[in-house]
Amino acid sequence: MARGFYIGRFQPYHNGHHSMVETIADEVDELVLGIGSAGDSHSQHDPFTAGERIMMLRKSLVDSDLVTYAVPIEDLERNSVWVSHVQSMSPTFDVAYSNNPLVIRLFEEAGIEVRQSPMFNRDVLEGSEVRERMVEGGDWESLVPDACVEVIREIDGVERIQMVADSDTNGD
Ligand SMILES: Nc1ncnc2c1ncn2[C@@H]1O[C@H](COP(=O)(O)OP(=O)(O)OP(=O)(O)O)[C@@H](O)[C@H]1O
Ligand SMILES: NC(=O)c1ccc[n+]([C@@H]2O[C@H](COP(=O)(O)O)[C@@H](O)[C@H]2O)c1
Repeated sequence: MARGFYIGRFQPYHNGHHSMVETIADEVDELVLGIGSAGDSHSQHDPFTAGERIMMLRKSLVDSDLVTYAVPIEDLERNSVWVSHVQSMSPTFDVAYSNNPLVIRLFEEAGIEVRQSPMFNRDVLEGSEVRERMVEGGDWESLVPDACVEVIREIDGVERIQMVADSDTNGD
């Protein structure tokens, strides 16, 4: 039995993440989904709460055979202890999945195997592109799983990101 760990901010969970999970499902029996920057929400860069992102993931993966666990992971000031922090919050795992260079480096320095995946249709399957389309009233729905569209509608997510984008100094 192999268990993987895949961390992302999932702001929001989009079809690139979904394709990555489908690829990972061929390699492990169970997958921990780390909801990164869990304390961040209500900004243009990080509009959705950890709980909302858990709903997006759970509902998008409801038909998958993969056993998944969503675990919120808050950011820390110190990168040097971040892997220990992750391990303290997560079920144990055998392999980490990421395409983020810092995340890869931190796991490898801690002696944890990291696997990368191909980038799927990255010209549009990128969180910042989805958020930009939400702010500008473009077609964001085609970039995320249908179940995720429903969650974002249920929480009035587009109205929220448009509102915070107006007052957000961080932006994207
Ligand atoms: N289109 C994609 N194909 C494969 N992996 C992806 C894709 N988009 C993101 N990832 C990977 O998923 C992980 C989590 O990514 P993240 O949640 O930051 O999404 P993002 O699309 O890169 O978001 P943002 O634009 O908000 O920074 C990272 O390892 C990232 O490289
Ligand atoms: N020191 C830290 O808190 C630390 C270090 C590395 C990654 N992270 C987090 O892990 C997540 C990585 O996800 P992305 O690949 O989506 O950027 C982000 O939420 C990032 O903030 C946090």
